[in-house]
Amino acid sequence: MTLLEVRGVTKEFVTRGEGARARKTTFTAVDDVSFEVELGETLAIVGESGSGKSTTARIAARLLEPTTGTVAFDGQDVTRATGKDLSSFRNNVQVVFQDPFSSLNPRYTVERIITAPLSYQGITPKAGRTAFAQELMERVGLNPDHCRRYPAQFSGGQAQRIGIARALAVNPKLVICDEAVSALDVSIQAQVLELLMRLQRESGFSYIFIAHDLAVVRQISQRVAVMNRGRIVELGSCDQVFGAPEHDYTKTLLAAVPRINPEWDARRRQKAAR
Ligand SMILES: Nc1ncnc2c1ncn2[C@@H]1O[C@H](COP(=O)(O)OP(=O)(O)OP(=O)(O)O)[C@@H](O)[C@H]1O
Repeated sequence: MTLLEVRGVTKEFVTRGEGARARKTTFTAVDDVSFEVELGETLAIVGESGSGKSTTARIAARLLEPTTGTVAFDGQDVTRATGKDLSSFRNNVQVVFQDPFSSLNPRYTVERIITAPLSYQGITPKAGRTAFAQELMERVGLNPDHCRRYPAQFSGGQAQRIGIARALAVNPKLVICDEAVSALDVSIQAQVLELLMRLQRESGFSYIFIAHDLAVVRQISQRVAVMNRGRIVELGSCDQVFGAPEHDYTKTLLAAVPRINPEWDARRRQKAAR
């Protein structure tokens, strides 16, 4: 079943150079991008810096409106949704960002951070906020007794788990991970990836997973879209795209990553599936 459908999306940014007489210029960051995300799958978006991955993700999450094109969720066009339709969409689509600390309010306790999405909706959890936050903390592998602590009292990997718990609070159908593990040490990265995969097995939601580390992408996703200069140049199963890339840009991208060793990668995937 198709959960998210992005059709012909283009995003233009108007920028102005320095000085009073500077001319406005239009820059196309995302150019006629189309893709679908099926329920329960992970679609990765890869590409070099500036290729338009984050802009695409922000449009998919309706944090940004496209210049042209449409975004549909569960069969409903949400491109220009407002009010209740937009807030219901925002419950269903959550985003986990790269830098956990900058996306967590340093002045709030973890309990408040995790339950904030519910507060915005005016929902009070039946068991109470503390029990709700503690349950989510346990689910993401954090000590529930630490729910009155502040973000600065956690490590980077733990802080990213808090970001994930906050995303899960509203029971989303799609979680967009925008370089969500990129800032973490390799061993912590592996643990957070395991967590993301376990949560998906338990809850059956979908991911859009943006990353520049192709080994990570191969481990977590079933399909991958390759972006270059705002366009999707190749989209297919990971086996197809990584095993027999068709586009020259994908070949260049893969050639730049000596870390993808097929045997090592197969072992990692087997381990992850256990
Ligand atoms: N608000 C904005 N105004 C002007 N230009 C923007 C804006 N947001 C993004 N861009 C430009 O759009 C292009 C695509 O940016 P985007 O962040 O989507 O790329 P990305 O592939 O996610 O890159 P990275 O991997 O570095 O995050 C870049 O050239 C960026 O400078």
